[in-house]
Amino acid sequence: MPVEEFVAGWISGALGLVMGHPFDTVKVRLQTQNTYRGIVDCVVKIYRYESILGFFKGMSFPIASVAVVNSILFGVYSNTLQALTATSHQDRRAQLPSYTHIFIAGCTGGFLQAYSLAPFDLIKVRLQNQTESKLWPGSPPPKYRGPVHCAVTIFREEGPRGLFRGSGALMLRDTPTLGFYFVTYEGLCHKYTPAGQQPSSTTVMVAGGFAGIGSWVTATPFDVIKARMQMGCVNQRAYKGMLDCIVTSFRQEGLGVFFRGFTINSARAFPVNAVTFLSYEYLLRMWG
Ligand SMILES: C[N+](C)(C)CCCC[C@H](N)C(=O)O
Repeated sequence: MPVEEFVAGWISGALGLVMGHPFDTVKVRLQTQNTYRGIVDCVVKIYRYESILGFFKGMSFPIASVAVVNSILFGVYSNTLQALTATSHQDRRAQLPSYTHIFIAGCTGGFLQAYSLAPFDLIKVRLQNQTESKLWPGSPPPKYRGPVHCAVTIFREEGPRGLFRGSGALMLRDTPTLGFYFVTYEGLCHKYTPAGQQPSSTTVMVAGGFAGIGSWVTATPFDVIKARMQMGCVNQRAYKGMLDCIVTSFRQEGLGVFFRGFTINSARAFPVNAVTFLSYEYLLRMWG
C-alpha cells in the first residue's frame, strides 16, 4: 500500500485548509445563525467585533485533523483504485480507469474520511459559532475555551456519542459527493492533457477547482443539515433526528435554508481544491 499518497494527502489538505478556513467560518455562521443579513454583513461583523482572528476561529484543530482526514481520503481513494484496476497513480495518467471505478474509490474514501472527520468537524463548527469577542469589554466568555476544552465539555455534557453528533448527515454529505469530486478531477485532467503527458499545473489547478465546486454544490443541502445537527443542543433546537431537522428547517425557513452557504462554499471551493490537488500532484511527482 503506497504510503506516499497518504503523506501527500496530509500536506495538501493542510495547505488547502488554511486557504479556505475564513470562507468556511462565514459559511458556518450563515448556516446556523440568523443574525446576519448575508455574506457581506457576516464578514463585516466578524471583522468589526472579532478582528481578523475571528475568521480563523476553530482552525487550530482542523489543521492537524482535517489534514489527516484528507490523508485518509486521498490514500484510501488511490489504494482502492489500485485494488480495483491494478494501476498505480502514475499508470492512471496513461490509462484512465473507468469512471465507475473512480466513483467507487471516491465514495470509499469519502465514507471512511467522514467517519474519522466527524468529531473534529463537530468541534470546528462549535468553535466557529462562538461569537463572543475578547475585544469588547463586558463580552461574556465563550462556552468553549478551545478545541480540547470543547471536546471534554461535549464528552461530559453529551456523552461519548455526543462527539459524533451530525455524523450521519456528514457521511451522507461526503460519500457520494467525493465520488463525483474525483470523477470530475480525473475526467477534466484526462480531457485537457495531451496523450502520454502529465497534466500541467494549470490543468491540475483548474480541474481541482472545478471538482471542488461541483462537489460542494451537490453537498450544500446536507452541509446545512449537518451543521444544524451539530449545533442542535447548543441552539436549544435539539432535533430528534435528521428527518426532524430537515422537516423543521423547511417548515420554519423554507426550501432556501438548504442552500445557505452555497455561494461561499463555491467561492471557497475553487482556490482550496486547486491548491490541494496541485500540492498533491507535485508531491507525488517529486517522490515519483
Ligand atoms: C465532500 N465535500 C463537498 C464536503 C468536500 C469536498 C472537497 C474537500 C476539500 N478538502 C475541501 O475542503 O473543499
